Amino acid sequence: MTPHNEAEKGDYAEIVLLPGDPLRAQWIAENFFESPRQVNGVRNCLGFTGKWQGIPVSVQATGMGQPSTAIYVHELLNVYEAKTLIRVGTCGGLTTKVKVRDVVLGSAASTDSAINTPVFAPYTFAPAADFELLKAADDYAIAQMLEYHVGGLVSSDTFYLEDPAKSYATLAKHGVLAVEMEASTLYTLAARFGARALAICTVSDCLVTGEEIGSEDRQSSLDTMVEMALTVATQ
Ligand SMILES: O=P(O)(O)O[C@H]1O[C@H](CO)[C@@H](O)[C@H]1O
Ligand SMILES: O=c1cc[nH]c(=O)[nH]1
Repeated sequence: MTPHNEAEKGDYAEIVLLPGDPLRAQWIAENFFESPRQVNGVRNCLGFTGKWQGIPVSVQATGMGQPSTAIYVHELLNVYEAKTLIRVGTCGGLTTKVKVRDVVLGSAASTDSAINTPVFAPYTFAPAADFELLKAADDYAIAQMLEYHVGGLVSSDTFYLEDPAKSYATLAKHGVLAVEMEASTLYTLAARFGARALAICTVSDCLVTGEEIGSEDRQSSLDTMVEMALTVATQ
C-alpha cells in the first residue's frame, strides 16, 4: 500500500497500461481484460488487473500532468515491481501531417517542465522510449496498415495556451509531432528503474488546423491504440 494506492504487493501485473483518464482505465479493463478486478480506487484514480489472451495485465490511471503521473509510475516501479509501462493517451497534433485519429508512437519526449532540472543539472536528460517496445509497435502498425507516426512528443505542463501553434512552432520545426502531458516523466522514471516504457497516443485534435476528433469516432480510435499496446507489451 502507498498513500495513493490501496493495492497490495502482487496486485499489479508486470505489464501496466497507463491512460490519463480513470474512466478510460475502467473501460479498458471492462472491454479488453478477462476477469478484471479493481485493485485501486484511492482518489478515484482507478487501477485494474486481469488477463489479456491469458497473460496477466493491469491498467492504472495516471491523472493529468507529470506530477500526478510521476507518483503513480514511481509507485508502480518501486513498490509494485512493474516492468513494462505503456501510456495509452490522447495528444494534439503540431503539424498538418499528423491527422486526428492517427496514432503517434513517442520515440522521445521534450518538456517545458522543470521536474528533471535539479535532478540532472548541469545536464539536460533526453527521455526516450524503450527501443524494443517502439520497434514492436512500429512493426504492429505496419502489419495492421495503421495511420501512424513515430517521432517526438512534448509533455507540456500547460493545456491552455494563449497561442498554442505559436508556442509549439519551434518544437514542430525540430520534428516534434504532438503535445500531451505525461510521456516525459514516464520515460525518465522507467530509465531510473530499469523498466520498459512507451507512449502510444491517439491524436484527438490538431493545434494547427483546429480539427477535432468527433465523439462518435473516439472509441474506435482508442480501440486501435489499446489493441496495439496490449499486443506490443505481451510479445
Ligand atoms: O487522454 P490522456 O491520457 O488524459 O492525455 C491527454 O489528455 C489530457 C488533457 O486533456 C492530458 O492528460 C493529456 O496528456
Ligand atoms: O491538444 C491536446 C490534446 C490532448 N492532450 C493535450 O495535452 N493536448
